[in-house]
Formats: sequence, structure tokens, C-alpha cells
Amino acid sequence: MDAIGKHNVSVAVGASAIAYCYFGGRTSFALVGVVLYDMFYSNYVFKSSSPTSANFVVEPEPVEKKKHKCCGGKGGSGCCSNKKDANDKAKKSCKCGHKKNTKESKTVPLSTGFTNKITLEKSIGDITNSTKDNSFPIAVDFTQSFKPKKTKGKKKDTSKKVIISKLPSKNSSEEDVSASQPIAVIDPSTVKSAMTVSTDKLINSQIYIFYSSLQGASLRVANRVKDNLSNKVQDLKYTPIVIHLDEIDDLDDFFVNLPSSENNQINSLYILVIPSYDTDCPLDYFLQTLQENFYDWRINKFPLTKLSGYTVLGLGDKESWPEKFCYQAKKVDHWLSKLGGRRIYPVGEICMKTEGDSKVDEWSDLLSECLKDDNPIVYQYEQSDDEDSDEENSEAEDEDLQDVEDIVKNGKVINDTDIKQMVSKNSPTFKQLKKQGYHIVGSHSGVKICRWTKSDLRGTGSCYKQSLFNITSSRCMELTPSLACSSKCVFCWRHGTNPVSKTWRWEVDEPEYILENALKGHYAMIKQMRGVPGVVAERFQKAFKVGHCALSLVGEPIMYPYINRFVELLHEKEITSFLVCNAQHPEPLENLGKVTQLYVSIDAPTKDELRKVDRPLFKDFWERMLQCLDILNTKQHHQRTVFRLTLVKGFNMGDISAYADLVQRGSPCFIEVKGATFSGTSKSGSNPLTMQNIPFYEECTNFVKEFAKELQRRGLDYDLAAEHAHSNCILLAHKKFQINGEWYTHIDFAKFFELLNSGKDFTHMDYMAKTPEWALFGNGGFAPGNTRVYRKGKNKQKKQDDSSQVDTNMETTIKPGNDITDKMITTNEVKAAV
Ligand SMILES: Cc1cc2nc3c(=O)[nH]c(=O)nc-3n(C[C@H](O)[C@H](O)[C@H](O)COP(=O)(O)O)c2cc1C
Ligand code: SF4
Repeated sequence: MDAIGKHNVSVAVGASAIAYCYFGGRTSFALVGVVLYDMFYSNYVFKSSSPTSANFVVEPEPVEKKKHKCCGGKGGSGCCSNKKDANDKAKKSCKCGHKKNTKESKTVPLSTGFTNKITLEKSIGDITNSTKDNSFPIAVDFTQSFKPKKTKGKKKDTSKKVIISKLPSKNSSEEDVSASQPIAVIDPSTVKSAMTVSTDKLINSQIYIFYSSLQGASLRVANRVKDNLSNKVQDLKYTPIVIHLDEIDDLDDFFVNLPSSENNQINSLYILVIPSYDTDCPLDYFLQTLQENFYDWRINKFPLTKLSGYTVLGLGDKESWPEKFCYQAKKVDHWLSKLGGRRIYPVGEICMKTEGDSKVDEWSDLLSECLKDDNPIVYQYEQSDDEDSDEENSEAEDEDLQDVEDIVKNGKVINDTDIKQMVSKNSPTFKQLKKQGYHIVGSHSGVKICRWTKSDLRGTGSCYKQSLFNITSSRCMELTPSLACSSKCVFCWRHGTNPVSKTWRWEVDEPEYILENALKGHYAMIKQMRGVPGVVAERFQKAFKVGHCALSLVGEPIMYPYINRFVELLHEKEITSFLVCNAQHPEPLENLGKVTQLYVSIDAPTKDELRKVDRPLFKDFWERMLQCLDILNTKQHHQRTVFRLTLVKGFNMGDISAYADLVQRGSPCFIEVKGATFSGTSKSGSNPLTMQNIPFYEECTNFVKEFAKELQRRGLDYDLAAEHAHSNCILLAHKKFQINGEWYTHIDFAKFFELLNSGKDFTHMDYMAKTPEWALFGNGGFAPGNTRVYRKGKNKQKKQDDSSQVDTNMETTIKPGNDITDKMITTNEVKAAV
């Protein structure tokens, strides 16, 4: 308002006051009306006739303003406010309008009608400036005022927050709130409704009861909860479904995308029965995935808002783990709520040692009551949730920066805040692996004598690697420096008990320690063979000098951070290295040093099939595999490379042309095709294979013949080279290993070490050896010096047919039931050997 305006208002107010005192009542109101009309009219006429009015716009002379560098209110030497005014006083604010070094908080009425409290470090200056310039509307950035405050350095408030509330319904009173709803009514205005209110009845949802279990309690409890709910809540629309978390191929199917239902009309409600383990367990991976999803910018930050609700039932042992009682259940609850899930009932914490089933029933009864209640449930969104997430975000970033090197020093963990052992001695996984015959070395490595080592010791046959590559099974040690894997292959023997992870997240043992103790463990197991009938004395003796190390067994050896040093140590002891990797870790593959033979598992030829067969943890598993193939064809081209195909009927035997594409890309020296072996169906169902999925040898040979044809049709020079019919294994080799019409798929080990010790560069072409006649494709591949044994009553006819395969050059062998007692091993021989 200008000066004239202000003057008119004063006159009007004065006149009205006098008129009221003098005339009173209506007359004074009439007078005020006349004065106001005059004021408005004269102002309008004045303005519209002004030369600077909108009708007669006169552009002001452009004045070049001096460049002013804004200090943002911080002051400092460059700030104009440091210049003194005429009275030699420092100015309080600089030209940009920022108050100098003063933080003020004022309540500013905004034109929108809201009243917001904003920190005026910036805004006041803007307003002042804008007012001077007459440039409305005022540009006030108040978005900052809603930004969660950084809480770095501030101690996290870990005290529990009550975050479930019950919205008062029209006909409900305070008394209506039953014991099953121990929850305060909250002010709905504090609720972020976009992510909160469930309007649907909970009983109309499809209930999923997830569990994770190492010893079976959680499975039992999950079923108990299911039965209780089914019995107590008559109106449940759908029967609850119990699901093992470890069996879910892709957790995203449930925790990023919700289960698909008819036209997406059915809501889902999750109940999670979660045990706790202070040792490494599959839950660690589940928790890691939830956390990663929360921080993954590609994923909607609150994917679980579409759930009608969730609740967690924790199982634990309060007596033995008082400080960590049900800690993983609480963590699961935390991440589900962070992902937008609406907690419909508080986390149950049950000590299975002291409370058990009765407490489970109590918890599930109260949950039933809660499900029956058709009042909408509200999740109270707390601003502090955002603050926490900010803090955690920066913590997570810090963790990312933490290198494996930082957590290991002389094999000891130096930052042991949350780093577990992969397989600690008191864990159920350890016990299970022991039962399966593994010798666990340190906390993440294992050795096991495979059946071919035993068989070769007894002269009853050796492994396919002897036929194809010249490995002596009785001198071979099968070892893995990482019992954990980044896949959950359907044909894997581990049946889902081993730890899984995309990256190394455990304590690390030193390579020297692993090798020394692996050899000790291996020799101890060989020693146990001394009393086994049929063991060949010479082979037994030689077995105490390991000549080969198959880095495979279970798990993913290349995940071990010191894999290169470990291989070097093997070579120093003149032990060859056969490294098998699952094509999911391109970086360590690229950095891998020389190995005797480098395998890459190609478990399926297409993205879809690979997902089904390997159930990989990585989302970009296909790209990772292709990247690994490129590395084989470039940086690692000097190595003796092998594609390992494991054929599983109904999973990966359909698309030969797609396999050929991969061969073209990776250009391996050899392609080893092997029918999957049946390792039993797991109780948990984590291994879905049955005998129907195991191909017959004939099916494997047909596949390989077609494969060779397809490769040749593309001008790729591969052909059938060798076989080990007994284990359904056939070798396709590149024709560069065929010299003068003869195959050279075997390895000259002495030459390999000679080249290695020379320090010169060498390639796969420099240490090949001739494939013996018996190993060539079509000749069966049963190694001479062995006697084939059939199980009682099985294939009597076959025994006669195969008798021709038993070589006359046999080493001293003892067949079961054969009384060549003079060839039996004496105690002295054993002592000498050990
Ligand atoms: C090696 C080991 C570690 C455990 N660590 C914890 C723990 O840290 N906190 C806890 O509350 N319970 C702990 N427990 C107890 C289990 O969580 C409890 O027995 C649970 O019922 C096991 O469920 P499951 O049989 O489904 O695997 C541990 C049990 C074992 C064997
Ligand atoms: S890569 Fe090997 S250890 Fe890992 S899951 Fe597959 S078969 Fe098992």
C-alpha cells in the first residue's frame, strides 16, 4: 500500500469514529460507506491515470547491477556485510539479504493459507529482497523444512515405539478395545495416509506364513499357527499357505512384487515365523536382501504398502542367548516396516526352551482376534523413521567402503561388530556338514573324500577326470575354500543348508592355514581307509602325497578373497589346481592367476532356464555369466578352459543352439557334458529333482552328438573326444587338441610345473598329453587297472557284457570277496605311508 492509500485509511477511520460518536447507529455506517466508496474510487482513478500503471507501462532504464557473490549468510572476508556503514558499524545483513551468522526461527504466514515454521537463514533474505524489487509472488523454498534432519553422531533411540493404532470406528467405544488390541488410539492427522490405512477386512486376505528353519522348530510352529488360525477364524476366506523362505527362488516375488492373484483383487497378509541364530544362517541372507531392497534406488522404497499387513513371530532361547533373544525376528520386523509393511500385530518373542507351544498358541489366539476385528488398522508413520533411515543409509555406505582387507589381520577379525563365521563349530550347518562326511577347516573351508577317491584306492574304478584329463583319483583332494555360494542350484548336493551370499561377509582364514589343515584332514580321512577291504597297497601309499586339488566340492571357491595365493601355495607343493566357478563373479575371474585347468559351469543356455536351474542370488546373473565368458575369451584365454554342462532333464536340455551361442562367445578349450547325478530329494524340498530328471547315458550322448553338429555347422571346430560312460560324462574338445588325427586332452603335469617354475608365459597348448585309447569317445573310459563292481543283483547281464572293459594290465587289486590276502596292506605299510 502506498502513502496515499495509507492516508485515506487514516481519514476514513477518523471520520467513522467521529460520526459514530456524534450520530451513532445507522447514520454513521452510511457515512463510513460513502467515505470508503470515495477512497476506492479516487485510488482507482489515481492509479489508472498514473504513467507507471499497467495501462501505460514505461520500461525503467536498465541499470547494470554490480555482481554480488552471495555468502549465504555465513559472513566472512568476502561478505559485503563486513563493510562498515557511515557510522563505522558493521552491517547486520549483507546485500543478498542474508542475516549475518544469525539463525532465526519465525512463524511466517504463507500466501497459501498454511502457517509454517521455517528457518529463515535463506528465506527472510529472499523475502526482503523480493519486497524491495516489488516482484511477487514471494519465492519461499519451504521444502527444506520437511527434509528429515541428519542425525549423524546422534545416538539412535532404540526404545520401542508403539506404531500400531486402531482408528476409532463410528460405533466403537474405548471399552470395545479388547486385550488383543493393546494399542492407543492416535490422532489420524499425524498419519501419512498414503501408506497406511487398510480398508479391507484382514480375513479376506490370502495369508502366507513364511518360516526359516535349521532344526525344524520354525516349520512346526508355522504349521501350528496355520492350524490355530484356521480353527479360530471361521470366516477366513483362503486357507493360509506355509512357505519356506529358503525355497523361494527369487525373494523379490514376495518382498518387492506381491504374489499375483486373480486380477490382483486378493490382498496378501504375511506372517513370518523367524528363529534367531548368532551363527551364520540362511536368515542372514534374507535380512541382507530386505536391507538391500530398502536402499536400492531402482526399487520402489515402500513395496510392501500393498500388503494388507504383516506380523512376525520370533522363536529363540532366552536362557542361552539373553542378550540376543529373538534378535533376528526383531530385525525382520524392522525391515518389513521400513519397506512400507503395516504391522498388524506386535512381534511375538517366544523362548522355545522355557515357553514353547503354549506361548505359540497364546500369540496366535490373540492374532486371530486381531484378524477378526474389521476396524481399519493404521500404521503410524513416524518422522524419526526417516531420521533412522538416513543414519542407516550413511552407515550402509560406510560398510560398503569397508574392504575385506579391513576385517582380516593375520586371519583374525579386527572389526568384529557384526561379522560372523561362515560355519562356526556350534552351528547346525557345521553338524550337518560333519554328518555328510565333510572335514571343516577353519570357519569356511571344507574337504571331503569323494567316492571316486575311495573307489580308486580299492581299484574299482576312478573318476571321469582320470579318463578325460589324466587325474589320479586316489591322489586327488576335493576342497573348497568357500562353503558358501551365490547360487542355489537345483542339482546341488548341499540341499540348501550351506550359507548363501552374493559377497564375502564373513571372517577370513589365511590360505596357509587352510591348506595345511585341509591336507591334514584329507590324510586323516585316507588313513581311515586302511581297514577297508580291497584297498590297493601302492595306491594307498601314494595317496599320502596329494597330487591334485579339485577346487569345487560345494560352494563357490572364487569368492574366497585369497584364492590366488591359495592356488600359488598348491603349486608350490606341486599340487595341480582344477578350479570350478559358477560364472557369477567376473571380477575375481578376471584377476585370477594361472591355474592348471579353469572350469566355468554353464548350467543353462538361456536366461530363463538359468534362473530356474541355478536359482542365482544376483539379479544380473545372466549379464554376469556373459561377462565371465568374455573374460575367458580374452584375459584368461591362455588358461586351459572348460565349460561344464550338467544336464537335467526337463530343465536345461532343450536349446542346443543357445548353448552353441555361449561356446562361440567363451571359446573354451573343452566342453564337459555330464548328466546330473541324483542326490536325493531334500526333506525341505529345496532340491526339487527326482529320478525323472536324471538323463540316461544314451540321452546324454545324443545331446552331445547334436551339439557337436551344431558347433561344426557354425564353423566352430569342436568334436567328440573322450568319455567316462560310468558317470554319464562326455568330452567335446576343440580340434586344436587333435594332432595328426589323435586327441591330446590329457595333461602333462610335469610339464605344467616346469613351465610354471620357468616364470615364462605359456598357454594351454604347451602342456597337453595324448589321450589313451581306452578313454576315447566310444571306448567307455573305464581306466585300466580297475575292476568294475556291480551292486548285488543289479545288471548281472551287464557285468558279462562289460568284462571286456577290465584291462589285463591291472595293478594289484583286491576285489570284494577275492582272497588275494598276500596283497592286503600290513600295519607297517600303513605306518610307513602315514
Ligand atoms: C547355534 C545356535 C545359535 C542360536 N542363537 C540364538 C540367538 O542368538 N538368539 C536366540 O534367541 N536364540 C538362539 N538360538 C535358539 C534358536 O533360535 C531356537 O532354538 C529356535 O527355536 C530354532 O529354530 P529352528 O529349529 O527352526 O531352526 C540358537 C540356537 C543354536 C543351535
Ligand atoms: S555352484 Fe556348485 S556349490 Fe554352488 S549351488 Fe551350484 S552346484 Fe552347488
